[in-house]
Amino acid sequence: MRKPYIAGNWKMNMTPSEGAAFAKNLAKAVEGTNTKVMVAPPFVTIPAVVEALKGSDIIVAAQNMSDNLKGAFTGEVSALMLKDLGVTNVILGHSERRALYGESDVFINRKVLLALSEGMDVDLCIGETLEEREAGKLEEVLSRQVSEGLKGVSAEQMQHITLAYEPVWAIGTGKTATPEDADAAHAFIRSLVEKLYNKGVAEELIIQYGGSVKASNVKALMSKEHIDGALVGGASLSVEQFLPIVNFDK
Ligand SMILES: O=C(CO)COP(=O)(O)O
Repeated sequence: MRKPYIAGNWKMNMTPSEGAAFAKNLAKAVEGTNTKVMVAPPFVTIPAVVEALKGSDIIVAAQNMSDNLKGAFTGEVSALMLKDLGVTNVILGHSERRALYGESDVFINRKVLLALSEGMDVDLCIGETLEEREAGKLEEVLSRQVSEGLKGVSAEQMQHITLAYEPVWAIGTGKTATPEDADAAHAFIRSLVEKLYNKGVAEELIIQYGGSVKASNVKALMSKEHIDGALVGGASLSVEQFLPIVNFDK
């Protein structure tokens, strides 16, 4: 049985004081939920959010991390620093990192392996651009991103991996994949994982959908067999919008 997993990726929004106030309200609002909830603040906002969420089950993730643990890497933040703050999870391979900062599958894979070896859980993002979808390359792109992103990850380590399918054309555009299209992509991703690992690993894997998820479409998405959660951007920035997504089953 896969436990629903709703995550909020704040991207470059929320100062430390805004994040702390928001987190306190969110913690109160989601108390008692059966859904796993995660928030991913910007690096500098993490300490205030960790503090505000003491005593809550909400997980705090980073939106990215370095592919090195320490040293001369100006501007980077390492897993050691994140763990010291109480961060247990990290989002890797977000399409904005891929498209705007040139992160490749090989580079992302290095970070995935490092995070796992540091005992962190990873939310690995994959998804095709509109051009790739229109050129009939959906399966080719997903196959590459999954097999390269997970290269060297053992079946046992797969318990610490969540995949987030985020079609690039649906992110921040208001265009959501239809529940049927998203479910078909998720089913394909699960079949890839079964081929790379085994049926047990594939059946237990949580696959989130991301791309313009909101209160009005979350129920239909979550009703699909292979959609186990959501990675939410814009609608995770206010409790009024995020709470009904977390409470999709109420
Ligand atoms: O990129 C996303 C989450 O990581 C999705 O963003 P939006 O929900 O704003 O489309």
